[in-house]
Amino acid sequence: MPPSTLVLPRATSRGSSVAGKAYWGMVGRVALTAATIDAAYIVLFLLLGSVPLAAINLISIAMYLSAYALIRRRRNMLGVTLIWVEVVAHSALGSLMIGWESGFHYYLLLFIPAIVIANTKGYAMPMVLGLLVYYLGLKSLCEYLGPLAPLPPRRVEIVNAIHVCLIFGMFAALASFYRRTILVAEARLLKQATLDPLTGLSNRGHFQTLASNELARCQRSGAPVALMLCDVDHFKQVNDHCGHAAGDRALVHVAQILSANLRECDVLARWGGEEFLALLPDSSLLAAHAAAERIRAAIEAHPLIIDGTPIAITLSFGVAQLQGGHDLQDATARADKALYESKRAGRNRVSLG
Ligand SMILES: Nc1nc2c(ncn2[C@@H]2O[C@H](COP(=O)(O)OP(=O)(O)OP(=O)(O)O)[C@@H](O)[C@H]2O)c(=O)[nH]1
Repeated sequence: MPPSTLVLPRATSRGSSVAGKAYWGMVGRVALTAATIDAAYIVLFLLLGSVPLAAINLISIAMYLSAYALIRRRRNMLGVTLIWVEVVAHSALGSLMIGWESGFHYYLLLFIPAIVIANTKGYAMPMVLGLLVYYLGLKSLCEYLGPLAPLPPRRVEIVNAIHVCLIFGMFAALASFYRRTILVAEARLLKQATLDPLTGLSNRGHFQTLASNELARCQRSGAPVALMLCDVDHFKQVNDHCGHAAGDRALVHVAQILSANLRECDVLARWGGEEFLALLPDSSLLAAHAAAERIRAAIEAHPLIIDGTPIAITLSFGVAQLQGGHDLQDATARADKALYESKRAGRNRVSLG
């Protein structure tokens, strides 16, 4: 039997620093897989004529099933400790009984990535060194004592070959788990760094990156570019009369209508509290004005429904054309001035800057 199908990173009661819930789900599956492989190993060792090793696998199954039950009950620390004890003890017993050549010691190598990645309290290096000392000590002891329950060399070769195959599979599974964990974390970080958590639109920083790319493209092709800045009218009243949660829903509502009415190539962002900014590539001032009018009418036509009551929401717009040099800052300032003009003139309108 393999002492374990995987050696596990960081055992804390709160969860792994690497994965959390998914991690403990994976640990539980590892314990079950290891118990299943141990069951197969009982049959193998009986066929190879090693009753003591078959008996050891029975104990291993009990340990893995107990570890699984503990993890299910969220006693993660205890469960994972049981798995580690099983791996260490099983690799030692297997090596001592049928010899170092059986390859039971390969499973100890799985501890190396697990220890280094978990790096519990910064003790990774001493732990790896401790493992090395244990590994070499076990090798010397096996060579000194010789196999305690020897098998014919051909059968030892079979056991070794099975262990090699399993170790390949386990390292691949371990690497794949860490890879997936890193990719998920990377995607989450990227989302946090680029998107506004409430509306899911780009944040300011991300807008500037996307807008620069679009501007560079339009500059090369000589296509016109326009900016559209809009702001929810009397938004403070929505918060004051309907509550902050309703205010949040209103912002999401506006973001959805803006997204639905802009093109795929337009760059839209939540610019500030209740302010949204869109860069419209390949758009003249006239076209941008028409788009803003369309969105203004769509917002007006779709009031937000809170507890069955329609809440009228309107937007004021400032639209500006980017000039030859495509100075985003200058165009934003002009759009802002135009927006102010819309507010001053009574709101729910579009002004050009
Ligand atoms: N619910 C909610 N409110 C926000 C958020 N961000 C900003 N606000 C609120 O938006 C309101 C903006 O108010 P004002 O700047 O006075 O603007 P206004 O009431 O829309 O008035 P005008 O712009 O002049 O039409 C403030 O009360 C902010 O607290 C948010 O994420 N959620």
